[in-house]
Amino acid sequence: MTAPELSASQKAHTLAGALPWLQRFHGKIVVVKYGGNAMVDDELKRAFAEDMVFLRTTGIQPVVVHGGGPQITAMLSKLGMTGEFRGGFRVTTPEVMDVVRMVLFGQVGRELVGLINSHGPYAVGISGEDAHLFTASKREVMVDGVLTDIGLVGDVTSVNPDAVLDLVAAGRIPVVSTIAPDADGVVHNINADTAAAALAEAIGAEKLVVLTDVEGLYTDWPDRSSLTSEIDPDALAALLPSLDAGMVPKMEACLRAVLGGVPSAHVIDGRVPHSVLVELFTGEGIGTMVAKLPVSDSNTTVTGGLS
Ligand SMILES: Nc1ncnc2c1ncn2[C@@H]1O[C@H](COP(=O)(O)OP(=O)(O)O)[C@@H](O)[C@H]1O
Ligand SMILES: CC(=O)N[C@@H](CCC(=O)OP(=O)(O)O)C(=O)O
Repeated sequence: MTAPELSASQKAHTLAGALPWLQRFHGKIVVVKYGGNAMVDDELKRAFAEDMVFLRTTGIQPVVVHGGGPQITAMLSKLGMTGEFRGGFRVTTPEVMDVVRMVLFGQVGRELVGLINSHGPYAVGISGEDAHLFTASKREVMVDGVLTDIGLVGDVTSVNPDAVLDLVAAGRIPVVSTIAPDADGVVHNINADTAAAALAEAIGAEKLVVLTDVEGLYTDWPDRSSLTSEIDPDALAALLPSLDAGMVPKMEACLRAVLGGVPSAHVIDGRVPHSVLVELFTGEGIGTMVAKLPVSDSNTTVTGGLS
């Protein structure tokens, strides 16, 4: 279905309506996590790249953290290897780790860098291995209430903010692949939601926006009437143990970012073209916002004179 054509004056009205949000976010860093499941087709990926360049051009500083779970799974199966998830995280043997690294940095990241750079010399790909961006430590995950070893899966234990901030200061758009060495240099697989949250916190982002393939958080999945538009950290912490699969790292990440000082974290439907622009520049809240409530968020109140 194609969107109805807008008249010139409707287009101008839309642009004018974005002014308060443009003022509010000018000069601020927005970390956008682009999940592999939201990279549905080429058109959507192109629209995503356009949105990042749009933000950059309006003086907002986007930092992209990309996923690539389905792409890794596809490559593993091409290579005749099996992939298994436990507690929302991929079981990562050393052989699987090689594929994760190759697909995230060499394939998914490269494609996004290329799409963004079709608009100008903006995107620079970087992984947690570069300039000490991330240091990881092995993490175990809860599977049926039991802490379980799932191999080379890490959590981000330290971030070198300058590795990304130097690029931002140079007018670039960092595109971050989420693999990271531990203190001994052993590379670990980091869930992209987890890494995006650690980065957003460390670089003082104004927002974390997580693009996925669902409308937002359902508090009683899969009951479609349980979609929640906003939730505070206490309520989310209480809900976390009941969450399923991919939502576990995602909501854990939103909680971590907000508790770490990021004013708001949003889970939005990346299958909707230009969903990042809807989230940032319109008063129509989409998806689920995690924030200490009540909050003066982009989608609630905007007062004049903010820089
Ligand atoms: N409570 C929930 N609310 C929303 N989605 C949920 C929930 N529980 C499980 N899911 C599933 O989580 C998926 C998103 O996680 P994931 O597949 O890991 O996405 P991504 O690749 O974007 O990180 C959704 O498509 C949905 O099927
Ligand atoms: C440990 C772990 O599970 N790592 C993820 C990294 C990629 C990722 O997170 O991709 P999405 O955002 O598309 O899910 C994986 O191997 O799939």
